[in-house]
Amino acid sequence: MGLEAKRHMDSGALVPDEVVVGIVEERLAAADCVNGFILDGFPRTVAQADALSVMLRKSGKEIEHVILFDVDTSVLLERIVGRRMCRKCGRGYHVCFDPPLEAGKCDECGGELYQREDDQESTMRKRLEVYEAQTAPLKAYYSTGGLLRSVDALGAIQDVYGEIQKIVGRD
Ligand SMILES: Nc1ncnc2c1ncn2[C@@H]1O[C@H](COP(=O)(O)OP(=O)(O)O)[C@@H](O)[C@H]1O
Ligand SMILES: [Zn+2]
Repeated sequence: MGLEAKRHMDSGALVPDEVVVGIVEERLAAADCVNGFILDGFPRTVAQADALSVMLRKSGKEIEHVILFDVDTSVLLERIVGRRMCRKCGRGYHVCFDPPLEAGKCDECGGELYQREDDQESTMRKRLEVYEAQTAPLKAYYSTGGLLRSVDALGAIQDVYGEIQKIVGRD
């Protein structure tokens, strides 16, 4: 990933639309997307949503579901601020909800666990502001087409998973 993109991410800002759109477009052209795909964290701005719609039209595909994971800000902060990642294999942990067997060390590979720059509390608050200003408008954008579905994401992982299965019809 480009250093420029990392700079935006570390500060809690969004990476410029044209950079993200280019990455997504290239990825969706891969063979494993022929029968469908899930996008997580994209689109995040109205401009990205418009670009996605153009991409899909070109390839004769369409969006089936848009899922909003609904969580209180306080729970969101708790989940993000406690998140840790393994430097070696990338596995994610949470200091309270999914701790490693030995503090600071990955169960899978023994790698060192670290906190992402943008998971620090101050940066997280900036990400929430960016979400309200730039991403929240997508709720109206996708409600209009009747695509938006909301999942109560305060529950346990298994419950949230069950809700998603109901929506995508794979339960
Ligand atoms: N669609 C996007 N548009 C612009 N920037 C993005 C997009 N998706 C991710 N990013 C950048 O990556 C950062 C981390 O992504 P995020 O999805 O919040 O990570 P995670 O899902 O692991 O919490 C964002 O704060 C932003 O800088
Ligand atoms: Zn690891």
